[in-house]
Amino acid sequence: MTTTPALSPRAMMSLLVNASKAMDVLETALDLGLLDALEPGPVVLGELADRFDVRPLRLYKFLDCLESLGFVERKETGDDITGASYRAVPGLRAAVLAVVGPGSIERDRDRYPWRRLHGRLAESLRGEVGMTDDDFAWPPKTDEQTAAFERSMAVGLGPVLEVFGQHAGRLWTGRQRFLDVGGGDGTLAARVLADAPQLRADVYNLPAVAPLVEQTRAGCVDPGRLGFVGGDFFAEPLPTGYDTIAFVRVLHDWPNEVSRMLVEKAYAALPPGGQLLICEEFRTPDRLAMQFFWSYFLIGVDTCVSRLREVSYYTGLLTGIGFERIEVLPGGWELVTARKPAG
Ligand SMILES: C[S@@+](CC[C@H](N)C(=O)[O-])C[C@H]1O[C@@H](n2cnc3c(N)ncnc32)[C@H](O)[C@@H]1O
Repeated sequence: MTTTPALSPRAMMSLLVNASKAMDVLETALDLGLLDALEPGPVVLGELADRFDVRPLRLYKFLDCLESLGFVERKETGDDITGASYRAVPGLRAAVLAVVGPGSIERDRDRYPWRRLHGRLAESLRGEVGMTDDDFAWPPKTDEQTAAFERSMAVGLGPVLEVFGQHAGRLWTGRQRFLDVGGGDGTLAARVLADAPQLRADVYNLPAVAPLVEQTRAGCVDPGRLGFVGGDFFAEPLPTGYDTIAFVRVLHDWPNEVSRMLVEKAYAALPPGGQLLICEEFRTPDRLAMQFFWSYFLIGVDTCVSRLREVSYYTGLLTGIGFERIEVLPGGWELVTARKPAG
């Protein structure tokens, strides 16, 4: 299937201003079952109209909406529109379901008070308007904020769980103790334990997060192997005794000098031959699009950087600090692995 060429700015603006209508089309296509029919395609319009008991000419216009979004490809060989054939781009149904169905990241993000900035972005850019600590504090200040934020993070952990699972064999063979720095509510650590029966994992996080990790322990495959170490990575060195340390969606929250400081602390804490793992959404057009909510919302938050970096930034940083055997493992999100020299 050919990929749709990038739209002109004018055409893109027309789609954006009609975004809520586009969502209406997509949700309807999902609910009717049209996406199930279109994705394996090609399927001709007359047959679709019969199958879904809709009027062909109306369906033609409906499918034009999907085509304008780049979501279906159409072949029309003659004047009879009922002979036009359609096929949806691969993954469309799953993508629509991910956004409008249960567990939607977008719906979770919509709970944040982004409306405080809406229509007032110019003032926000000048620093006259922004989130108060009650709206959104970074790092979270109250127990409620902590719980809400960590829950939000766990909702978007899918690509991380996937890439850690995909490479479990090579990550954990011969490893005994894993420290997940800024490891949220422990969802990743718990998942890793399911893949590595010999491993013990600790989440290192601000003390306020302890009760959330405790809840995760309860549902963990082997609660005895999941622990929590309360601490503040600004105030102290990272704890020692772990042969693997991970930063997952932690470094991108901070400016370069802070992320360097954290990676240096990990280097100091690891034993010779120890393994460092970095996973976050390294910058690509797709991931920047997925990050749109945070890019917008965090305009009003000075304490959080939210910086999608290219993977080459991290490979360069790791080399500079002295790590070796730096690899970028493939996945929905890539996983960077590196070793502290054994000698
Ligand atoms: C963006 S979240 C990522 C959570 C988790 N790794 C994930 O990907 O779902 C950043 C994490 O860093 C933790 N954190 C922030 N400041 C910290 C600090 N000073 N010391 C330790 N952890 C901190 C937060 O509590 C949070 O769990």
